[in-house]
Amino acid sequence: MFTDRLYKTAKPIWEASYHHPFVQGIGNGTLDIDKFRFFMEQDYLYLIEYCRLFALGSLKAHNLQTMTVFADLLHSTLKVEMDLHRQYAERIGIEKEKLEQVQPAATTVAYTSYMLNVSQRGSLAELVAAVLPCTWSYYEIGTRLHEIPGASEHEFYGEWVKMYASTEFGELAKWLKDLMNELAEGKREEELKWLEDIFVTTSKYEYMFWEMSERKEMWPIEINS
Ligand SMILES: Cc1ncc(C[n+]2csc(CCO)c2C)c(N)n1
Repeated sequence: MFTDRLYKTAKPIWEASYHHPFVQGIGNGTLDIDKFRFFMEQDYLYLIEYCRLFALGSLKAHNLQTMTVFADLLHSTLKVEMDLHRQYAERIGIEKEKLEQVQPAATTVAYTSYMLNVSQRGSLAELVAAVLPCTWSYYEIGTRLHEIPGASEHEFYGEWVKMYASTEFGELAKWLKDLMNELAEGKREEELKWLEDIFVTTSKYEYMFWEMSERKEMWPIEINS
C-alpha cells in the first residue's frame, strides 16, 4: 500500500513530533497556557487556509462522492473544529475579535502557502499528499495522548485530546488514506516519489508548527510602528 511507504518514510519526523515538549506538555498537562494560547491563535489562521484546500479538493474531485465528502469537510472544519478553537479561545482569555485579527507567524504562512501552492499546481493526488500528514498525524498524536492517564480529563487540554482521538477523526484519516492509495494506483515511480516528497515536507511543517508554538515564534525581524 502506498500509504505504508509514506508512513515508513515520515516515521522519524512523526516520532519527533510526538516526543516534542509541546505535544508532551499537552499530554501530561504541564504545557504553559501562554504557549497553548499562541498555538490556538496560529492554528485558527491555519484552519482558515486549510478550509480552502477542502474547497479545492471538491473542485479537483473526479466523482460526485469525493466532491461531496470534501464539501462536507469544508463545512465541518469551519463549524466543528473551528468552533472548538473559538470555545477554547474564550476559556483561555482570547477575545473573539482578537482571534480574527491575529497576524500569521512565519511558519504559519510558509506551511499554508506551501500546501496551497502544490495543490493548486497539481492534481487531487498532490492535494491529498499535502493534507494527509495533518489529519493522520493529529489522529495518531491524539490517540497516543489519550492513553496517558488523565490526559483527556485535563481542564484545558482534555477537550483537545478527546477531539483528535475521536472516531470521526479516525474515519477522516482513513478516508484520506484510502483516497491516497486509490489515486497512487498505476502511477510511475517518479510520480510516487513526488507525492512522497510532498508528504514528507508537510510532515516537517507539522513538526515546525509545534516548535514555533513552543517558542512563540513570530518573525525574526519586526517593524516597530
Ligand atoms: C497545524 C495543524 N495541523 C493539523 C491540524 C489538524 N487538522 C486540521 S484540519 C483537519 C481535518 C478536518 O477538520 C485536522 C485533523 C491542526 N488543527 N493544525
